[in-house]
Amino acid sequence: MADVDTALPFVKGHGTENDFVLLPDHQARLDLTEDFVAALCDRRAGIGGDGLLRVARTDALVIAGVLDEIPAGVSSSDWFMDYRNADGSIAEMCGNGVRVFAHHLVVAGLIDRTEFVVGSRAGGRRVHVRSADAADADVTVEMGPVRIGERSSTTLGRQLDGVAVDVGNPHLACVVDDLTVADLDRLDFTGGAVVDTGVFPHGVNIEVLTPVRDGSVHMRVLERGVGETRSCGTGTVAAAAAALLAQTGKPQGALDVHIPGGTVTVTITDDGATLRGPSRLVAVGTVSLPEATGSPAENRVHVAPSV
Ligand SMILES: N[C@@H](CCC[C@H](N)C(=O)O)C(=O)O
Repeated sequence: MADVDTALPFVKGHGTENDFVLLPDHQARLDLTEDFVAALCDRRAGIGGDGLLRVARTDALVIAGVLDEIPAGVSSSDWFMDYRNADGSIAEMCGNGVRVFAHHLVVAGLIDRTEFVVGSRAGGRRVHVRSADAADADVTVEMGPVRIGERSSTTLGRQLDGVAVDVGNPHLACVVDDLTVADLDRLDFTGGAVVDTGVFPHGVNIEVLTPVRDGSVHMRVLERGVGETRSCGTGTVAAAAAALLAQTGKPQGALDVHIPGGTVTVTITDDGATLRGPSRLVAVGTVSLPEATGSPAENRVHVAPSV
């Protein structure tokens, strides 16, 4: 494990205001304990973020024992997005994170192409960085298969029925008939949600959304391991699949998904889904955490705008 007494470089970025601490740790020397990640993601005592993206080589993560094996579609030399939620838990995939991750790779000169594979625990994800400067990028991600599961329900602001959707990570997407955008805004997420742990033994991300109107839906999300966030990329894909299924009987088509942090475009075919949306890099800096587990009261964070 690296000596975390020394200052660690970091980058802060977001995709439709789903925000991340990017930690370049190319040789996977850091021990990302749950406490350490939670301290960095703490919005008052740390840098703050909905999640953390370790930037590492796939083969280094295998050698370090972080990955037991290389996921399908990933090569040992690919850059791997080692994703952690704000509470320190591991998740398989992050659709907004992968756009920010790809943007960082290009801006930092870690890759000299605009189309490449990013590794994730859900498998390799091909990205196309359509445009990028130091601050902003427009990125399309091939999100892989979208698997519709069984119907289930939850209590989130009210009793809701939805459908399980696997996008590499688990979702319960609840399309609510007649829900207006104003109704959606008024839903109270502060009480959290009860879900069927028989259907979702590893927890679940929950999306609440309007039916399709004018080629788009409006959505809010309660993320596993985080709480309510202003966007969730895998959640927008799950939501689009559920909305298209409700509208046409098939989970295929294209939709704009409006979330509190912006808008993304989801396209789903028999071959899988694509997600197109923005990335913004907002700051670079260094952070010192005196102990491996992190000690929020003693954090030293030095940041500067990235542009
Ligand atoms: N915000 C992400 C999803 C992050 C992981 C999720 N909270 C989980 O635990 O599955 C996205 O943009 O997809």
